[in-house]
Amino acid sequence: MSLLQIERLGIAFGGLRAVHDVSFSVEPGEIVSVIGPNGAGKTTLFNMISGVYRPGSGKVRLKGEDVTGMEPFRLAARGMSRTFQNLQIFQNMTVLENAMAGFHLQERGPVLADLLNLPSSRKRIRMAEEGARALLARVGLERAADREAGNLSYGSLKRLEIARALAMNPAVLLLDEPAAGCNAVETEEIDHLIAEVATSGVAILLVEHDMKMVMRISNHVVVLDHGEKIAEGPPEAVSRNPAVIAAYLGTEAADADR
Ligand SMILES: Nc1ncnc2c1ncn2[C@@H]1O[C@H](COP(=O)(O)OP(=O)(O)OP(=O)(O)O)[C@@H](O)[C@H]1O
Repeated sequence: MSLLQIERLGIAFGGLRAVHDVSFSVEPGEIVSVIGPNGAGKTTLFNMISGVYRPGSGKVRLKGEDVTGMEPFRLAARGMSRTFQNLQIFQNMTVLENAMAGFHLQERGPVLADLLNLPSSRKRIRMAEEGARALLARVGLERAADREAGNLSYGSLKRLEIARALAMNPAVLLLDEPAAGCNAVETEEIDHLIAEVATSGVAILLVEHDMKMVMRISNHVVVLDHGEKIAEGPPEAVSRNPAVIAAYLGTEAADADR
């Protein structure tokens, strides 16, 4: 049994088969990347796995349990967290408060206790703060804890988002373009962070356009084109695969024609 198992997943929008019959699996500590030309179906696949879209067909299994179409917060409680391509950071809050928000998502807390500032609530807040500070240290942001998140560099914001997703102590972490918009140094920092998280046993599934990053950090690559899986395997093998080369060259040729 795999930790995350994607079985024949598919969805259509109107007549368009955005994703069709895609299967693969992710094991603990493994980094699996989904790549493919623009419009290949990567984001749609991600949204089905993370419960944003309900699949038209197929199954998503997490630790053997059927979680197909389950809402994101229920998935998070079962061990699957995700980040978003467009950062979902509260810009006016501090870095620490943003990280703490990840812990508050974890518990559907007794709101009344919080309103009345009961000792139980103060204890939960203290524990969330301790946990958040530990996570900030893990992602290299401990010294930025009291800064307003809106003032952080883009690379730091990306790491903050990963920290917040880690607050749920996930078994599987889904990263949507973790290096998008980052410069080379920031990308390298994110590389290291992702590798460290995987080493701790978390299964990582990512969608990323930065091919160099994908080739550097992935154990396994899944290639989509026109919604279908056209190849999968270790990075070097995939990069030499004629069908993959043709899919990418096809896109370049289409771009050149425009
Ligand atoms: N909500 C939607 N309604 C209708 N069509 C959609 C919707 N979401 C995606 N599509 C279509 O499904 C196909 C796959 O899109 P998707 O965004 O998943 O591709 P992608 O591989 O993530 O692309 P990119 O690399 O450009 O982000 C595209 O043809 C897209 O236009």
